[in-house]
Amino acid sequence: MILTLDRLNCFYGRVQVLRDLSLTLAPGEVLCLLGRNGAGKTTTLKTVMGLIRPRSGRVLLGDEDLSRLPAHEIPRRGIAYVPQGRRLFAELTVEENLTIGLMARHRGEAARERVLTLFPVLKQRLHQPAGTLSGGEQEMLAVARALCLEPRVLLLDEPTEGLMPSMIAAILETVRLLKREGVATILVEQRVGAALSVADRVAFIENGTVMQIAAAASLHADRAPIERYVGVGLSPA
Ligand SMILES: Nc1ncnc2c1ncn2[C@@H]1O[C@H](COP(=O)(O)OP(=O)(O)OP(=O)(O)O)[C@@H](O)[C@H]1O
Repeated sequence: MILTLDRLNCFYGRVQVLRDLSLTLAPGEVLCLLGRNGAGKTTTLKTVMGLIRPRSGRVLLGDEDLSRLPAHEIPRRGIAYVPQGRRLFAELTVEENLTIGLMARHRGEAARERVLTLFPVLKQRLHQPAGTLSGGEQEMLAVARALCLEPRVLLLDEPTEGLMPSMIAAILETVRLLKREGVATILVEQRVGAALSVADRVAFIENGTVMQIAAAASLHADRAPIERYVGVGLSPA
């Protein structure tokens, strides 16, 4: 396993948000986290990144325990995180945002060129402030900045939120391409259809616990876990 979350218990103050949450991620695997609002999906990603300290439990990258490392060491180990809402530097240009991504792990020009090949739209906009990009372009830039780390593991928190269908398709295609290169991804996604189109496995989270893990392929035929843990009324696309 490239990443192992082992019985994580996390709290915000006195409120417990993750309860014995365990997950594994294989190299090149796409694991999607599905669950209702507030289930603990974002908290799970933040815990992997060291932004929230588990009260008990461990996060292992291969055999190495990450739970004791300072947060800034975690991207250096090859785990990249694209938070919900993208968190770009709006005043800085596309190029400057990418440079910040490169600095996090001392990657050079070659990494930047590779990333720009994946996202040609950014190449045409290198000198444009990030805040003036369209929503889809901003998401591309956020993913591109994360990929400057040349990560082994990528954590994406609702990357398709608010995007038009063509941009959603482009983001999902990037996840598939990275998978072919061996990058393992944990994807938090509200769009069930999008999740099933890229995921190998789906973990259903409720109340901070993994309730069920299913092969994505099996969920096309048996939607009961989706109805149970995600509910109806969410976007099927
Ligand atoms: N900084 C915080 N302080 C206190 N409680 C928090 C904090 N951040 C999140 N929570 C609570 O922890 C629970 C889990 O939140 P989390 O963001 O992990 O859920 P989520 O599954 O990602 O939800 P969503 O789909 O709405 O993003 C929620 O009840 C939320 O209100």
